[in-house]
Amino acid sequence: MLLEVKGLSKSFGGLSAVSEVDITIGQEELVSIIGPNGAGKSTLFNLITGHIRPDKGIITYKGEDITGRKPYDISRKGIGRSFQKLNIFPRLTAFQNVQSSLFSAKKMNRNLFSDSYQMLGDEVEKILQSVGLGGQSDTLGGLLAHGDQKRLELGIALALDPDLLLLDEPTQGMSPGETVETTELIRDLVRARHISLAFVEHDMSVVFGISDRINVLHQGMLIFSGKPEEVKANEEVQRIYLGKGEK
Ligand SMILES: Nc1ncnc2c1ncn2[C@@H]1O[C@H](COP(=O)(O)OP(=O)(O)OP(=O)(O)O)[C@@H](O)[C@H]1O
Repeated sequence: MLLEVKGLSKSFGGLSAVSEVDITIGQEELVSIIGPNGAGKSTLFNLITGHIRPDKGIITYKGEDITGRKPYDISRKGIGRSFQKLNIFPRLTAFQNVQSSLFSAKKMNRNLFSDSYQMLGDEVEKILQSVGLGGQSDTLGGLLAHGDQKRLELGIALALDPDLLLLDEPTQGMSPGETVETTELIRDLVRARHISLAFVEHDMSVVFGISDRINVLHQGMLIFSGKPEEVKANEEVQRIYLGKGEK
């Protein structure tokens, strides 16, 4: 297993946001996390990436216990992520956004280099191309269209060369057409790089379209984990989440 989460729990005050969750992600597996608003999906990601410390439980990555490690330490170990809220530098160009991420991945400091502007240029351009932003190098992050900003975020995460990518609502706010395009882009990128993906998503066409396995969270608990067809056939999931029967 690439990632193994066991008995993970986190409460905020009296609220149990994530409760005794067990999740595994295998090599080159595409796994989705679904569940109603407030189910604990983002908290689960924040626990895995070290942005929140768990109250209980163990997170093992490549056989190493990473529970309670700091976010930069975890990202250096190969877990990259994007956030629900956009996390780009709006006043830097698309090129500079990806370049900064590459500098950070390679532990380089741009101030040390007088000609830093073009440093790693080929690598940056390759990443921008791969996320469909080949022609947008010089556009300021803040001026890109929303869908392009989400794709830039993907590029920033890929610059860290992760083995496991966590994406929180990668198609949020996109039109149906853009959603299909971005979903296929993500699937192709993950397959081509032979990496693993875990993503939180509300759009069921995306979830059923690219997941090898779907994990269903409800009130902080993992209530089901299975292949798309198994999730579709599960009555409890249907009732709680997919909107069939009682609410
Ligand atoms: N920092 C925090 N302090 C207090 N409560 C929090 C905090 N973060 C999350 N919560 C609460 O924990 C619960 C789980 O939240 P979380 O954001 O993980 O859910 P989610 O499944 O990602 O929801 P959504 O689909 O709306 O993004 C919610 O009730 C939320 O209000």
